[in-house]
Amino acid sequence: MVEVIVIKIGSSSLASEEGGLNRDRIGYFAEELSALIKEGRKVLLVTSGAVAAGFKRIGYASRPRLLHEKQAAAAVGQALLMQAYQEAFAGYGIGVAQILLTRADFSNRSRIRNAQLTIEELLRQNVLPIINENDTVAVDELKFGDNDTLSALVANLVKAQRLLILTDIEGLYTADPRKDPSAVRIGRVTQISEDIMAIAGGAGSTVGTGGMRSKIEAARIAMRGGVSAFIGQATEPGDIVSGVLGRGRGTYFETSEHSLSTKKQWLGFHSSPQGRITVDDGAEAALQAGGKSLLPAGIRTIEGEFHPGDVVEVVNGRGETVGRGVVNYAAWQIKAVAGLGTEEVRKRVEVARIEVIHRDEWVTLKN
Ligand SMILES: Nc1ncnc2c1ncn2[C@@H]1O[C@H](COP(=O)(O)OP(=O)(O)O)[C@@H](O)[C@H]1O
Ligand SMILES: N[C@@H](CCC(=O)OP(=O)(O)O)C(=O)O
Repeated sequence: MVEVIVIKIGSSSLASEEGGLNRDRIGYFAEELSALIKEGRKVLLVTSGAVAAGFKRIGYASRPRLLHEKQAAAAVGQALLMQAYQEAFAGYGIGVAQILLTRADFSNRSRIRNAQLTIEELLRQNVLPIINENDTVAVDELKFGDNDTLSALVANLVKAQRLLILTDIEGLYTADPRKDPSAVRIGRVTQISEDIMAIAGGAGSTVGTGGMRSKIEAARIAMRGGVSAFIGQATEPGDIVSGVLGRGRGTYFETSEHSLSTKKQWLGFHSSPQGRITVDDGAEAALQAGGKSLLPAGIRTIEGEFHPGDVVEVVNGRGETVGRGVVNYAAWQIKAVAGLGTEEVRKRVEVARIEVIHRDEWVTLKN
């Protein structure tokens, strides 16, 4: 089977603090990625750096903060970024293609399917897809902002074997090393617990945006979709190949999950829940272990006005998200039968299916 690898390069790895692209770094990444491609892997590049590349050229003194200024800087910088990649990869005989995506594209099944087909065709033709957020049209509240989440969604979409998130630090540390010199690196993570989330802080440089927190969230999305992730640094020849082979300078996030179908990816990461169902411990365990549907007996409370066919979020008694599913009941019907056994439910409401959420219409999001 051909190995599919998604590599995300952050602004901090491509640009200097004063803005502008670092051509040496682009040259380095081109050399490293070419080596991966020449060894027979399918590679996709998710790159940030448009704003960082463009703001100086446009005449701003520092990285802009206002949305319209960032968008203008990205519009200038994206062209510079692609030009730099095109030139660098041409030296290795590799053609490149630009793909710009927004969060809204992922929520729209036909648009994302088109993107998927385009990517597959580019890979068949041995062209390197270079992906960034479409900053010009992304509205503020829906923006990925950083590209960490985008890279995880892309990795799930193409069912990659590994996602490498490259940044200016050698992975996840017990605290932000820029603030706490005694912090030590964590080599391997198999579960993203609340403790792991708590130690990951914001961006360390003025060009980066997401910081470690958004990278960990991205690793969580990737792992849930069956993609192992790596967060780390690549500066020396061979570093990226080492990262792919499990010997990189960073943190590995290993998963034993199988890849999610496109339908379940949509359900888990792109649907908009219309309500919330709180379940008891027994129902939580049944849903989380997989293979079980949600029955009225395990439901404690509900919030929101939803209808059969809507997506709802399911939480446990501590308010933690367990997952999402498509409901077969209207909110008022669940209210009438929450906590009751199947026989009693049948007497009180008329529903097409007795399961409130069928296991085929469910995705677990909790570790
Ligand atoms: N626990 C942590 N371990 C490692 N880095 C951390 C941690 N918490 C916060 N950081 C910061 O996250 C930064 C990387 O994120 P960011 O600046 O957004 O990079 P990029 O532009 O590559 O996305 C690091 O430089 C570091 O200062
Ligand atoms: N789409 C934006 C990404 C912004 C950004 O800084 O992201 P990152 O460096 O991944 O935290 C750009 O290309 O500038």
